[in-house]
Amino acid sequence: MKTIDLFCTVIDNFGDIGVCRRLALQLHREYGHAVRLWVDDLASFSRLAPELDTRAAVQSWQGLEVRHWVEGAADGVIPADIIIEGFGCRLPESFLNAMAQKQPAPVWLNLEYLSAEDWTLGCHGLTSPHPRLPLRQHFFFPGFDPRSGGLLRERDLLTRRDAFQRDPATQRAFWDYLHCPEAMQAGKRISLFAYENPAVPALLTQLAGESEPVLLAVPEGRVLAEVSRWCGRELRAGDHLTQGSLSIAVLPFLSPDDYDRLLWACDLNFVRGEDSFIRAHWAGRPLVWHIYPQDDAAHMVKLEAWLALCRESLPASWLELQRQWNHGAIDAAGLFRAWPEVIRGSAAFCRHLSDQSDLAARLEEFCAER
Ligand SMILES: Cc1cn([C@H]2C[C@H](O)[C@@H](COP(=O)(O)OP(=O)(O)O[C@H]3O[C@@H](C)[C@H](O)[C@@H](O)[C@H]3O)O2)c(=O)[nH]c1=O
Repeated sequence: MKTIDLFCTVIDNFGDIGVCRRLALQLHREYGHAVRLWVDDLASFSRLAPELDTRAAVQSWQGLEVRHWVEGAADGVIPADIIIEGFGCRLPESFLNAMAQKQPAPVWLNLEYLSAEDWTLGCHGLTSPHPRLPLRQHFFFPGFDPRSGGLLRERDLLTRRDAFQRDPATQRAFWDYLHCPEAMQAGKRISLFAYENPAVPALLTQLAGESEPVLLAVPEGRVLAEVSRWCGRELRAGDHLTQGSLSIAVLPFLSPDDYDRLLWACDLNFVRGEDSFIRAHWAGRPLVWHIYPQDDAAHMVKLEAWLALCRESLPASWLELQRQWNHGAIDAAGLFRAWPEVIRGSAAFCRHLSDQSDLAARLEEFCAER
């Protein structure tokens, strides 16, 4: 058992805290480590952990110690054996000084954002000495390749998914719980989680014209404004409406576990950012990725790197659709073209990834070697 300090700043949205929360829980539950999770924005965190007390400076949550990371909060605290800096968030000077005094020195990692770009493989595990203190920071790059830091995947995740996907009664109970009993009658069930996207109207118009009933489940979030505009009324969680073949169900923002179940229950998932993107891979079902937009279109390079990995499993038309979605102009009529190949290829890509060890296992090994 080791002690771990995991630091997270919330930039915007839920990805940073989504990843850090998931990693902290896994390190505690599967490896028995005592994890202290430092978060600067408890309000955002509480969207993924509603039982959290957003005013508490220190609290116990799901076996973790959660600390509100405000200025001075880490002063005088003895650093843990392993320090994980989430996504280059900067540690306070006082804490760095305390790390330098600790014997033996803590293993200090910078957990980077996920990317399938080749250069990340060369940088994974590299070390950078601190300019002033006797400390060395290691760069840990998540990724899709055995040479990378891997992808977050809980040990029992795929077993739970298989049990869910094999059992229609469990799925029916889940849709009932979401107040969407109509989902079980739909020919296709789709979830939509995305940033604002001008391609949304074309998608919805296409789905409304499908020859079989389609259920679109939209958890509350940034894409809802465009869905509302298309529907001609302001939508909120709990709203249901039908246009042509398309039934739209607006869901509340779900708990992370329920969101996993939604991904498992759908035939197609529109996802975004980093964490939901990876969770959709583990669903083993087709996904469309809305990548987090960056300045100078740097995200398009990341998108292409991921598409290059999928090339062997998925048809070119499906990969092209991902580009279109990210450019805000989708040829929606082509959505279900080559659908059987897309289904098969998505399952195969998931199997290929799940043959590899997961991120927490690689992190554990990485720290043990140091
Ligand atoms: C829709 C939904 C999502 N979620 C979770 C899944 C994920 O953990 C989280 C969403 O995170 P992401 O999918 O990563 O998308 P995001 O857009 O919220 O986060 C982004 O934040 C930026 C700052 C990062 O740079 C991006 O890489 C990205 O991570 O919300 C739920 O728990 N319930 C829900 O109903």
